[in-house]
Amino acid sequence: MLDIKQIRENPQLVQEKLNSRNGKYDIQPILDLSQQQRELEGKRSQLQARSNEIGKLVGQKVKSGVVDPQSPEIQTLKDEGNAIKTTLSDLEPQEKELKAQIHELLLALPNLPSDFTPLGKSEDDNQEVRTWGDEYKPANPHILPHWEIGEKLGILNFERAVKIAQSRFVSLIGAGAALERALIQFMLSQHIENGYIEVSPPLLVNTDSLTGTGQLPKFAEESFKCAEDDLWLIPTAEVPVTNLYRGDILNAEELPIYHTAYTPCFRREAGSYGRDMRGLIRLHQFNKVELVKLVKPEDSFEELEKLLANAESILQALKLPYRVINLCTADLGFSSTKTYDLEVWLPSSGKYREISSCSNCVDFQARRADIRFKEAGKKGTQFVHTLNGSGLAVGRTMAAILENYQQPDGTIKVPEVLQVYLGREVL
Ligand SMILES: Nc1ncnc2c1ncn2[C@@H]1O[C@H](COP(=O)(O)OP(=O)(O)OP(=O)(O)O)[C@@H](O)[C@H]1O
Ligand SMILES: N[C@@H](CO)C(=O)O
Repeated sequence: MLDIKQIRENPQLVQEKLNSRNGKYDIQPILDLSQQQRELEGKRSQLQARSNEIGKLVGQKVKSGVVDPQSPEIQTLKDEGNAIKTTLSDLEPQEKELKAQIHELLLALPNLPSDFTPLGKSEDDNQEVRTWGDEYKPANPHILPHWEIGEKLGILNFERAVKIAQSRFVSLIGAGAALERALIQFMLSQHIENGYIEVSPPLLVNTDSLTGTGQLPKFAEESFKCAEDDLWLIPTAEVPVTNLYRGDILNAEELPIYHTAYTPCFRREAGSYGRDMRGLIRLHQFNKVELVKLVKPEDSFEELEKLLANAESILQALKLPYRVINLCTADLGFSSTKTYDLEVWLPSSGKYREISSCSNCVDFQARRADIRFKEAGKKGTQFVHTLNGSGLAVGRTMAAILENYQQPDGTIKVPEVLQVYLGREVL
């Protein structure tokens, strides 16, 4: 959530930054309501001051014995005092309502892009930062798409998954299931070695949690909701893991907090009609190993670079060619101020495909979820900065392995670092 103070003090800058995003956002209604709220606040404090004055006056006059308590002068003052009290109690709900309206409008505004985020009008303006591993791109020009080779090997089954659920689901069989388990184990182990603490969070979360990280209220149609309960299936572990700290005031010494979590993720993919209908790229249920950080404000951009490096290290260990993209303002996710995407090489289509998104949300989620920290000797509290990244999406990593490690005889070589987890060298 944006800071109302920042909107009031720098409306032009805030509006310009919002205009650089994809979508139309107008801060004028917030400014108008905020002005009304301030006027109301001013009126209320004037009335309160007058009410206090009357109380004092009546007390003094009666106490000094100068005026009869039943006198018309005292009665007039009392009447004025009572009228003020009635007005004040009428103003209170009005002010509450205004605050609630402002809060609701603020919840619908995305984060402001950082000064390090390239300006752009569409994803075409995203900036390639670097590529890695060209030497590992397979030379074989006849590589089958991962879904074809996976079905041929009997390790991916889409048809049966459609029968038991619907399209955009998969069942992994035998070595397919084992490969996925090995990948999850490998990714978690790497991240734990790099200082992240593992979490196994609830996969169903309440509305407050999704609001805290920014998926609600704007993107309700993208998540699956349980009909009878205030519970939603998580679209990413970022939601429950960040919300572990919702409403907390942490000690500065507790920061930075690094978490990693493997979870299934559930997405309705409402806006993706007809896209990526085959394979593991765009499913309603997919596994992901997530990285989440809570850090001090002054460290968050440096922490983003480190988080990105942690996600990259998985691709490097697996020897999967990839590139790093700095997302432009138009392609930035709702809660993020700066995002790097990692895109892995998929040889069957001769393209890089997104496999990880690493974002700095600065204080945007912390303000929504009310996550603060306190420094010893300093007055008050500050919002933490939150970051998250995929380290990595497991299904898309499997797709990349099934293609980049495909051998001319139709078998799949197991990446060296996974062999110990899988207990075999070939699938
Ligand atoms: N429906 C899905 N099925 C499989 N993997 C997914 C799906 N959606 C996202 N992912 C993976 O999870 C990562 C984090 O999700 P994120 O919200 O950044 O994806 P996204 O930007 O919606 O992806 P895309 O642009 O491909 O739709 C992505 O980088 C991707 O690797
Ligand atoms: N939580 C982030 C990174 O995985 C996302 O879903 O995009």
